[in-house]
Amino acid sequence: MSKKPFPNIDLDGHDFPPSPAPSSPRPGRKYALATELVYTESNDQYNASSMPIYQSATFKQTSGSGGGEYDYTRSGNPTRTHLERHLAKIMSASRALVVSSGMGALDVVTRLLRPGDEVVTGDDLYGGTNRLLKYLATNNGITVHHVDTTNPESVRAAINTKTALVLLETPTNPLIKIVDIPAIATAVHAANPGALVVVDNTMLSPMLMNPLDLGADIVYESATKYLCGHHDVMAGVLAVKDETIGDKLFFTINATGCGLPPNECFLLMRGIKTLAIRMEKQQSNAQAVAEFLEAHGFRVRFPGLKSHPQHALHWSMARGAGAVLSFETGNVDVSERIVGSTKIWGISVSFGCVNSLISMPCRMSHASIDAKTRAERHMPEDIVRLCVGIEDISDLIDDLQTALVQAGAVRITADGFEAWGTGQTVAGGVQVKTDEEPVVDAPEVGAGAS
Ligand SMILES: Cc1ncc(COP(=O)(O)O)c(C=O)c1O
Ligand SMILES: N[C@@H](CCSC[C@H](N)C(=O)O)C(=O)O
Repeated sequence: MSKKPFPNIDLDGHDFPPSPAPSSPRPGRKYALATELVYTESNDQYNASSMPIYQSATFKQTSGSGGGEYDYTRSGNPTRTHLERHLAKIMSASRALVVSSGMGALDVVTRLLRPGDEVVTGDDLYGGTNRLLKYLATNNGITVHHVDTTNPESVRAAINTKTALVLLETPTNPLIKIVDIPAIATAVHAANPGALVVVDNTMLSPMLMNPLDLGADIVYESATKYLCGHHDVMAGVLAVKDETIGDKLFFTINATGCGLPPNECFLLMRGIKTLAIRMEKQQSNAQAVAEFLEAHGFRVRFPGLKSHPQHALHWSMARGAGAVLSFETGNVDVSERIVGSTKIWGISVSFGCVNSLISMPCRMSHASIDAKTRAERHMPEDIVRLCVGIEDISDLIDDLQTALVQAGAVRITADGFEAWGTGQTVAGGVQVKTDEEPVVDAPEVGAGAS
């Protein structure tokens, strides 16, 4: 039997480096997530409290036949392994892997597909996800079925022997629809045991939901959002319970070279330590903003509101509502004026940042979905998305209220102000009265705001 060269290095690229569940203050005891997020042991040679950045492309070996734990950063790097082990712990996974972006993570997942395979996914999806799936359908012989994933029966009806992946987002981006992961996972696995249920958990993060515990086979997310939290890193995370799937995902990462570089790993690790406290503040701010808008007559989509049609389903899976909400004005021009009038709310794509952001998904994050498809999928063109940060809540509401008034999105009443279309709900949003001129000069704000 020939002796394997480089015995500690997996030349086939399957199981190196491993990322089993890592450090815990007392192994075997389950701590609250807020504790696990900040607790890490690095086994660093100098006992550094923060895992150092191993900014090295190569690692010297002890002999010509290898002997080192690492050889080349594309294949593995101590800073990356440390982060992956930490993520495996907080994502309830046996293995986690980090790559260069959220789309990079989805790309790694879709490399499991072969020509002729089918994907079943939602009809409300992040624009970039839709774009990658469309590319695969156009160029790689993959059939993609977009169905209403809020109805598990629609998903089940689309499953057949060719189904390789079922890709879910919940809450969906940007319509904030909720998808029943356990019901769908059970139905998919019963109909086709070979099909993998993949969940994009970007909107909630491991702080609020662990899709692997709800029946998903693979969870991925854009770590650019909540995990990082400061909009200074692009990163993607993948996590699995089944190590065979983990090996396949790692193979692609090593083979294609999309593993997250050490500097980014360091920044992401630092961001993760404050996830609990950021998320807590962002959620309470989001709840207050959602209630403010709803109280003034806007149609608001947010799972923290009792009026959300799938409120109970969301809370059966998640530990919080998140901090992304959307609302409609009934008029694209009015929505554009609101977006253009805010000062604290930055006009920007993305979410999960400590800063509050405002955007028009149809013009920005979801512009890559063509207008005809957006219309077929009932995406209101006037929809405004708010991604709530950690600022003072009175300042956030005051800035939004000023923008609503300046944009002419509300009319002044004896008691304060209300959306023009209060009570006049039509398909796709709130009807704005067109027979009255919108208010364009901003009256003094503050009085009457709730
Ligand atoms: C739900 C969702 N998934 C995935 C992505 C892709 O992540 P990234 O921008 O890090 O590639 C995004 C946003 O970009 C997103 O909103
Ligand atoms: N120009 C980018 C748009 C990124 S959108 C980022 C984020 N997912 C969001 O929903 O805001 C692109 O073409 O991908």
